[in-house]
Amino acid sequence: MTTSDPRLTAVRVLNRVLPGKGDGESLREVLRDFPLQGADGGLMRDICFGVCRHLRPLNHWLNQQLGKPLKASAQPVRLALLAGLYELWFSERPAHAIVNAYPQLCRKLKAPWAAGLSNAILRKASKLTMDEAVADANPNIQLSLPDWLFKRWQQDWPADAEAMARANLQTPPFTLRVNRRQQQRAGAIAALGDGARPGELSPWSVYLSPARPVFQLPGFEQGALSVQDEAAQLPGEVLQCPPTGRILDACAAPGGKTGQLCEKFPDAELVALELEGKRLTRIKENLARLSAEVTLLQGDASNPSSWWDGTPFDAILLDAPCSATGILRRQPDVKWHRKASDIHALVDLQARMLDALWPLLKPGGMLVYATCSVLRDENDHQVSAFLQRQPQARDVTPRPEEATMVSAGWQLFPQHHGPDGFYLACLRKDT
Ligand SMILES: C[S@@+](CC[C@H](N)C(=O)[O-])C[C@H]1O[C@@H](n2cnc3c(N)ncnc32)[C@H](O)[C@@H]1O
Repeated sequence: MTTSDPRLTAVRVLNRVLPGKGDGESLREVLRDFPLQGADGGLMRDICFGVCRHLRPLNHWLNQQLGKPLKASAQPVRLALLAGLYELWFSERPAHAIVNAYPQLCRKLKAPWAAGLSNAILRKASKLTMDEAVADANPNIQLSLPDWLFKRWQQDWPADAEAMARANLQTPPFTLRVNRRQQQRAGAIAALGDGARPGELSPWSVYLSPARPVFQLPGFEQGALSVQDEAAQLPGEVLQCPPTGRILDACAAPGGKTGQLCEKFPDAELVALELEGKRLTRIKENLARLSAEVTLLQGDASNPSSWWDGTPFDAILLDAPCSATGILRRQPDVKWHRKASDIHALVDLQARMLDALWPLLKPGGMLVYATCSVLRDENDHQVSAFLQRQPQARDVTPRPEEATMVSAGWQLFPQHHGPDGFYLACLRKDT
């Protein structure tokens, strides 16, 4: 049943993303089923992202208040209480309006028994800040991270782990890519007006604050602008290929980087590969706006014999499936869906993809390996091991002076400069 009540919708979304039992669905995917527009849509999405982002401290304080745990069947009530806490502690909406809204929401959830509970808990919370509420909790709780992940960050980046965790509690910037086929960046910034500024790392990036709905962006429908984080623009920017060369985008959906490659190499032959048929459709939808021509293939990048026609590539972009630990501020539900045991399987898949795709690259060609991860096993450790296995491969990654030194490639962090946490390495094949 659909509703236009933003708080009720938020609870319905969260109940699929954070169910009491079993695996949750992706927040991004579930939101597609609830296309609430305008201010109501904004409130609903703010609650969904906010609860996922701050889940651990919200849960911690709520559990302390509940005399006995809520039954599993009362998960929607729990989510409503978490939503109320999030609104009180993080939104600028008046506290009395928030406190009054949730007993009514409990009734709409067919849980009138929870109206008094909601009133009591939110009234108490309205007299605190979240920092006060969880002042004596351990750092993993305060920073809203699973124990295993914060431990890994501390092992990988002892000096940066806490700053990285804090950065992931922030709302991410809204970043655009200017279509160089249609306009210069300065012109796009002028057309966007107040709140638009250039990024420092990608020459076609523009930060826009506050964010705007895409249909309000000048030229969006005609493909003049695309939404893409600045770090995610870098693999396409550093990839080198002769103008009429053959390029493989090996893990292409939803097609953000495919579109960028079309803009950068309009005369090249571009092949976009994706494992999942449903996600291949997303690439088609996204490329239609850019009027881009690309050969789309469904197949497994780690098994080229099932889809490769035998013609080698001048350049390969491998934007590998990864833990997504660099983009938790954009996809905060990933913190709760990802498990420590997933990482080993991802590292193994990435290594198999690198080994399988390398023979498809012409001598002198370039393979760019990229992830939106901040875990070293997926990134510089992965590439260093590959360089050991492949004596014909050279690390030719450009690194700005201020880049963090790693054993291979270039690691970006969400707490630096504005872009997401990201990794890339440019690998040249000896002639
Ligand atoms: C990080 S995303 C790619 C994002 C994309 N490059 C962009 O910029 O929009 C990784 C993609 O790899 C796909 N994938 C996962 N395993 C794959 C495989 N074995 N072969 C090809 N694609 C795969 C996933 O379905 C996902 O769409």
